[in-house]
Amino acid sequence: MLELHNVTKTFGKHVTAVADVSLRLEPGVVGLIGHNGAGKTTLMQMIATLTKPSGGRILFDGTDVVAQPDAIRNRLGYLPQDFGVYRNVTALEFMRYFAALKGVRDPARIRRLLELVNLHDQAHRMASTFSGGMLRRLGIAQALLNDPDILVVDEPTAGLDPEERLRFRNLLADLGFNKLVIISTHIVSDVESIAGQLAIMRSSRLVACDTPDAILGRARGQVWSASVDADEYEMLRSTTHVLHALRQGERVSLRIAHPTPPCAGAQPCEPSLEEALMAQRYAVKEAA
Ligand SMILES: Nc1ncnc2c1ncn2[C@@H]1O[C@H](COP(=O)(O)OP(=O)(O)OP(=O)(O)O)[C@@H](O)[C@H]1O
Repeated sequence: MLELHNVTKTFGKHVTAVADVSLRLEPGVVGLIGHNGAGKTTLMQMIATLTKPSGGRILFDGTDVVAQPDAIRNRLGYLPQDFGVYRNVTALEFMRYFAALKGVRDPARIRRLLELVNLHDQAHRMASTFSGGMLRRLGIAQALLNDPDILVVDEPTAGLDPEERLRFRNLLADLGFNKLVIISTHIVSDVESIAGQLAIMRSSRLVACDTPDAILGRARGQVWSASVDADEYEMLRSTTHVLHALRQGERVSLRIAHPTPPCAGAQPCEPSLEEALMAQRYAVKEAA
């Protein structure tokens, strides 16, 4: 459905924001994970045709979207990181405004979308009184007006409280049943329970694209738990990659990424997705 072939984006002579990224994505939820500055926003902006690649090709259902941006624009919804709502309007007025801009004439669609994002009871409330989570949900409703096949959402849960985060995550998971939903985040837990595929970016490059299970599978046998005293902890800190340390009286309970048992008594343990990604990162660094 969406194919990226060797996509690169440079800014000036010295900044390569995205380097040689190739990806093939089908409907479902895709988590685009990477630290700040890894290149996620730039990649999403190229998919949304807001900026052109410096090299490579992006194909949507076989059509080159750089040459023919309308091929994807009509079928794409985009919620940028810094999405702002005109706050002196009600939710309904806001939706009507964007419906008019997008040529959507069916008032029932606006009502259905406000229901979908659970804002129908707030339709006549001023957007200026909305919480961060409500604004993000209004943003999604707006992005869905044209019934897109691809929904691109940049850092959707930034600034949301845990309950809003969960509600927003569930909404995106539901949308992923019949659309391609690409969610960028630097918080693994935002996508680990809903993404069928994870694309991992590091320093402008795509370093992995796989199912969460495959990523976890590769990290098995690389993550260890151990309980050590303070001296041993100091030693392990300098010789291994400590993922987590919890002081418990005189002892320190550790989780460590290491290819072999890092100390006497270390037990292999089931990695979390975040630990699996960290273990992979350290393994790559050490191989380099
Ligand atoms: N218009 C621009 N001009 C110059 N450099 C840019 C521009 N846009 C992005 N960059 C640089 O490209 C790199 C990737 O930025 P990008 O915003 O795509 O990363 P990101 O993974 O989305 O990070 P964040 O989560 O912080 O937004 C960064 O080094 C950034 O400073």
